Amino acid sequence: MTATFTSLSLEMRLEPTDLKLADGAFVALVGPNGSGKTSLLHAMAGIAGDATARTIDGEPVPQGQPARRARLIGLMPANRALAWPIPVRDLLSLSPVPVDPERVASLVKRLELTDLIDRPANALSTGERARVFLARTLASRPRLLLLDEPLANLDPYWALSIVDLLREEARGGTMIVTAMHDFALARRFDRMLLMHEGRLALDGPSSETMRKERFANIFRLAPEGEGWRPA
Ligand SMILES: Nc1ncnc2c1ncn2[C@@H]1O[C@H](COP(=O)(O)OP(=O)(O)OP(=O)(O)O)[C@@H](O)[C@H]1O
Repeated sequence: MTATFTSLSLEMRLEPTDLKLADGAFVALVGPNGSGKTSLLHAMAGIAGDATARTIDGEPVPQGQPARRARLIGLMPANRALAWPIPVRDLLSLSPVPVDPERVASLVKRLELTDLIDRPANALSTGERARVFLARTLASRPRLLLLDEPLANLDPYWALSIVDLLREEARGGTMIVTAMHDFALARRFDRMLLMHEGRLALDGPSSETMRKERFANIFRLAPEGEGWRPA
């Protein structure tokens, strides 16, 4: 079982890109600011741009039909702003598909949301809101998770715990693509996609990809000790 995307493109933002994800794919999507990570995620989700094909487990991803789409793809956007005071409890089950209350309860426990459950989601801290949005995206168990910087604004405990949680979800077969900027966290993913100027520049095992000269060149970095410095 796989997800297949053919000729994903977005005018001026994403060159035609083919992508295949295996069952349980655990993928870090990296690249400099403006390189096309969000554009790729949106094109995969079918909310922007074109493609000649988007299929998951052989099923075409529909353009409309929110319930069918929600079973196939869950997108956590980078923008987690909320304009209205919806209680966390209600936000967690806001979905075009029925959400299993046991699944929600287990995510609430795992992401330590119990004390936040009756609070308006727009009045949470940025990191708290990230945990709530992640729980909401995971709640309906989509086959493919497209997560746009879910680890931004998280403290180290939560960033590492959430990578572990995503790894467990991937072991269960969910395909996961996570855009991020933190190299130490990206290294924990099995596969890395590196975007550069609207193109997929590198695609391979994470540690191997990060050792490539092209990786450093694209980020305009030079190795320094255990880390990096601007080149
Ligand atoms: N709504 C939009 N309309 C037109 N161009 C856009 C739009 N959103 C982004 N772009 C442009 O598309 C290119 C890719 O942007 P994208 O948001 O995909 O990059 P990114 O890799 O996710 O960046 P970041 O790391 O800063 O989040 C950039 O040049 C950006 O300026």
